[in-house]
Amino acid sequence: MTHRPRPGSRLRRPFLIGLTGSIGMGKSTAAAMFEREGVPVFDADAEVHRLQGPGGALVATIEARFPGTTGPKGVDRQKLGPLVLGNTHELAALEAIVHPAVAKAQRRFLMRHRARDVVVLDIPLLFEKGGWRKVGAIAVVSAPAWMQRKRVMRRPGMTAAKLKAIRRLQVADRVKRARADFIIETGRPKSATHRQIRAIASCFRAR
Ligand SMILES: CC(C)(COP(=O)(O)OP(=O)(O)OC[C@H]1O[C@@H](n2cnc3c(N)ncnc32)[C@H](O)[C@@H]1O)[C@@H](O)C(=O)NCCC(=O)NCCS
Ligand SMILES: Nc1ncnc2c1ncn2[C@@H]1O[C@H](COP(=O)(O)OP(=O)(O)OP(=O)(O)O)[C@@H](O)[C@H]1O
Repeated sequence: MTHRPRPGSRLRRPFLIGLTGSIGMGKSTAAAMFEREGVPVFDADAEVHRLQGPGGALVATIEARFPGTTGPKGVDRQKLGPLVLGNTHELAALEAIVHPAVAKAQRRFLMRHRARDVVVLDIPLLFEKGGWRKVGAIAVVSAPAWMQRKRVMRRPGMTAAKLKAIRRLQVADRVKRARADFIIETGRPKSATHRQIRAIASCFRAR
């Protein structure tokens, strides 16, 4: 497999693969597979969990803007989620608190791995927030919609209404597929997905 970087994207070290996909499509699972192939992964969602978790740097700021949504374990997502998912204004206020801190952590990650050939940035909102412009290649995880729904509805606290609100916030899967440099198919056995990821990783190693 070969890959020609998109016109305008700089050939630099490390080469940045942006990994994205809609809810439940398999980003975290794919990210773990890249790590198993020796490719460092920046996990934006994990960083949000750290910042919002026990003793997290953003807990106090979130409590000040969204009173009653935090406790000893940090942010209580079951309380914060319903206030922001489906409410554009409130979500924008939360994003204004969270996204700059995630961007800072991402810069630290890139500094730490500056000598590597390739790294993966696992960013759920890569298309929605413009991060796609900064990466050399875009990998989209994707599975049939019925499978996505089945996976997501198994999660504790998930409801049809919550899933609908989240899907409305996200660029549609068919649009993501159309804009991808690589589509990582996750509607198949994990071993097949892993083989595909191994091929992608090897194509960027030692460029
Ligand atoms: C709203 C919150 C509290 C809901 O938490 P909860 O644990 O219930 O859901 P979870 O984080 O697993 O998200 C569920 C789905 O919604 C998506 N989602 C989360 N935030 C956003 C957002 N700002 N815009 C679009 N989709 C979003 C996620 O990518 C995921 O697919 C939480 O997602 C949050 O703090 N979001 C703001 C930070 C953010 O933008 N995170 C996503 C990118 S790093
Ligand atoms: N071939 C496959 N590739 C990836 N995931 C798979 C595959 N087959 C089954 N799955 C399952 O699908 C689910 C995907 O969940 P995962 O947490 O990776 O998705 P996500 O895109 O990170 O979700 P979110 O957007 O909510 O953070 C997991 O339970 C995983 O085990």
